[in-house]
Amino acid sequence: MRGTVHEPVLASGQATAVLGSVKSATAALAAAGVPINLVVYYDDLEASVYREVVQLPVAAISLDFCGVPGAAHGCATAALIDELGFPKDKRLGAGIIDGRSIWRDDGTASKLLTALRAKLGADQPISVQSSTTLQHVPYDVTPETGLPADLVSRLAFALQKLEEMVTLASSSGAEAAAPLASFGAGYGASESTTTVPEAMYSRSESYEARRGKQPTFAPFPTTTIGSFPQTAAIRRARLQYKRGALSEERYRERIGAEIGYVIGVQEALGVDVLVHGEPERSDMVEYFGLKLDGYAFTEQGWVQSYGSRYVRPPIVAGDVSRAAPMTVHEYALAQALTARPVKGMLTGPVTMLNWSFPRKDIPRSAQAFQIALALRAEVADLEAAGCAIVQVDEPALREGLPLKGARWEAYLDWAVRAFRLSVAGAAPGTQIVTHLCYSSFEDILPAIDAMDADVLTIENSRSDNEMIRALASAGYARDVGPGVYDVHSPVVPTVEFLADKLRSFGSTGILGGDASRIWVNPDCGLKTRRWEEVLPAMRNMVEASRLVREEVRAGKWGEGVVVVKVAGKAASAGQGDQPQRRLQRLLQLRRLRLWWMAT
Ligand SMILES: CN1c2c(nc(N)[nH]c2=O)NC[C@@H]1CNc1ccc(C(=O)N[C@@H](CCC(=O)N[C@@H](CCC(=O)N[C@@H](CCC(=O)O)C(=O)O)C(=O)O)C(=O)O)cc1
Ligand SMILES: N[C@@H](CCS)C(=O)O
Repeated sequence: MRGTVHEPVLASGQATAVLGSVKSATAALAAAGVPINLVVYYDDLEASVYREVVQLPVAAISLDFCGVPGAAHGCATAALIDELGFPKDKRLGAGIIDGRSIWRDDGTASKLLTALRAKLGADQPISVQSSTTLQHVPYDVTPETGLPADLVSRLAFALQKLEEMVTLASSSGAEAAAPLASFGAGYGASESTTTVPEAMYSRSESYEARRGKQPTFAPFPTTTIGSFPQTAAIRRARLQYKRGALSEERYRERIGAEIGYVIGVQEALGVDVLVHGEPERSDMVEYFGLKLDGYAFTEQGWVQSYGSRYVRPPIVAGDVSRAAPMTVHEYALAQALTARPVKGMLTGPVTMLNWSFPRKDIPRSAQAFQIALALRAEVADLEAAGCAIVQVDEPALREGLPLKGARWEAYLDWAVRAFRLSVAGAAPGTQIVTHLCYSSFEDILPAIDAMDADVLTIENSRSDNEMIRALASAGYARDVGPGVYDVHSPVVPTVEFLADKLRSFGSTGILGGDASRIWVNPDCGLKTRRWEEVLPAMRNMVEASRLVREEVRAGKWGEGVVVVKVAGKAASAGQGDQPQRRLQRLLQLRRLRLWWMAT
């Protein structure tokens, strides 16, 4: 029997805290006679950790030689081996084929292999392998007939990477290490737009000065994070459109009808700041990639995301720029249907990059700045179309942090600058909202503040207000929108539950209890739910906001205690049956819409 033990934690800043456990675990396995391949990836090892790791009682050690695609770090493994050597009694798993990039090896792998063989000697057992698991890249590039041939020739998905490994492993010595294909010429050859004047990273007025010029609302204003259910009918219409079975005109009509429905729903529920619902977006990243020059798309390049979901990350294949407005049509359509403000809805530059396949030939920061400049133009066009509130989502900002804490500062520096570059051109009166989720953020609060957004909406419902408390203790002084219910669950939250949630914000001390600056919204991801769940949940959310708003007006909120217990229905006198009637009307409206979509 033999075993493989994956310990990417050894490449993180926490290695010393776990080394003791890794030592005892590998010793126990060795005592049981199990030869172990210890696999470490996602970054290189610190020298002190490397010295310990090579002494572990394992048969093989597999290391990442590639680092993070497009990042200047993570590739020090070859230098470590060069300096400190590698034990003769162990096999080296040489992760020289980049498991996270979709690009064909440009000759680097064969050079590394040649250098390793020269350094360690012909009798050193070496396995040629990918630097990480191959789950990060799509399966096969062969079906991608829609991509330009010169791009395809530079791509390597999982199957092609296996071929590269076999080719490299079967080559003997330096003479057989022929480069495979170059990334340099054509795609991604140009220098990027990194020389942006410093003034473009800052709004023209400070947060304090511009706040008074922005829209204001009653206590606990209600909104959502952007998407509404992506129904089977919407996806079917998009598929028909893609296959040519539905004309562009008809497809646009259907998307328009969906936007109309979404606006009608929010109006009927009494939401304060509306969204158009994002029905035209298959995905928040893919959609913008499709609209931007410099991006390319696969037909079949699906990768797993967060365990049970699938996404098709677009490919940054050249310099990114905006060919035409990307969201203004849908925004204007929605805004024309209502007197209430509709939020412009954009995916931020850092998330665009972190959820795309980036180039390897220029730094990630440069790619993010290019995307930011494209988004900046979009913000200006939204403003010109009358949009007063623009949300720029950055759910992947935290996720992109390097494993090692020592690398955080450099990453956050360009990430925050990219975000600021995308929004800083907005007029002082335009309210910039950002949305962060899928993580805890306590450890990057200064960076969040430095983003200089006017409103921060943040995933909160599953964390028992931890994030709100952290923001309050840090003296965070901008408007916040903590998610009030978990959209990942089909459970419809009751008015009572939601009202208690709002009341509980009082005890956190956030914004000194100024409820007009605390937004009421669900966590993100309504696109993954069904209307049957969303309608009653939203109705209850708006009702809870009204209820606690009244308590605030009566001076009962902010005392840090649960003020009123609501039994069953909403407690506002004389209005108890209204929400029920509204819901019935909405369900009727929905039946009508389904009939329309089906015809
Ligand atoms: C927020 N998250 C996201 C991440 N990355 C992104 N790029 N985008 C994100 O939103 N990373 C972290 C999280 C992960 N969370 C999610 C949540 C939900 C989804 C999701 O809904 N995925 C869908 C697929 C979405 C999609 O693009 N669908 C297409 C159509 C799909 C398709 O190709 N269909 C076939 C035929 C289908 C048929 O009916 O016959 C075809 O075209 O041939 C669309 O809407 O047009 C999923 O199903 O998992 C993802 C990440
Ligand atoms: N606007 C997006 C944000 C996802 S993090 C949505 O609501 O789905």
